[in-house]
Amino acid sequence: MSDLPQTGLYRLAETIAARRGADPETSWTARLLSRGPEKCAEKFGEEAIEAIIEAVKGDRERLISEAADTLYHLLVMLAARDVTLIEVEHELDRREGRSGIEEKAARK
Ligand SMILES: N=c1c2ncn([C@@H]3O[C@H](COP(=O)(O)OP(=O)(O)OP(=O)(O)O)[C@@H](O)[C@H]3O)c2ncn1[C@@H]1O[C@H](COP(=O)(O)O)[C@@H](O)[C@H]1O
Repeated sequence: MSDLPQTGLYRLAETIAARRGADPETSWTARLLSRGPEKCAEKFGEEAIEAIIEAVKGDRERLISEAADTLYHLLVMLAARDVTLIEVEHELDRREGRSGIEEKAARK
């Protein structure tokens, strides 16, 4: 049992990590990873655009489905560059409590 938080997103990230080197004939994740980080990034971009389209249209069910595709492909893209979900979460933790308005003002 891993000591990572046991949310669905972490379980998915662990499944994706475990698919490295799996058979691309039987695993979609292995197939994507075998095609390299650029392909994974391209696929993430496509899925994000599909989610954007559903958000603009306002179809809730389609948006939920495309958001799930987008999150999956985001995790694959991160795995392709050896970035873990916990590292992204640490970055979010670092930002916690600091408003985006305040952060933007500090950049000027
Ligand atoms: N969450 C997902 C997930 N979301 C989407 N996809 C796949 O992502 C693929 C891309 O979808 P597209 O709409 O782009 O389909 P496409 O056939 O490529 O379309 P075109 O680009 O050809 O138009 C589809 O084949 C989906 O099945 C996913 N494949 C896997 N997972 C998770 O990953 C786990 C491991 O999967 P495998 O690596 O396949 O064992 C699974 O148990 C799931 O939990």
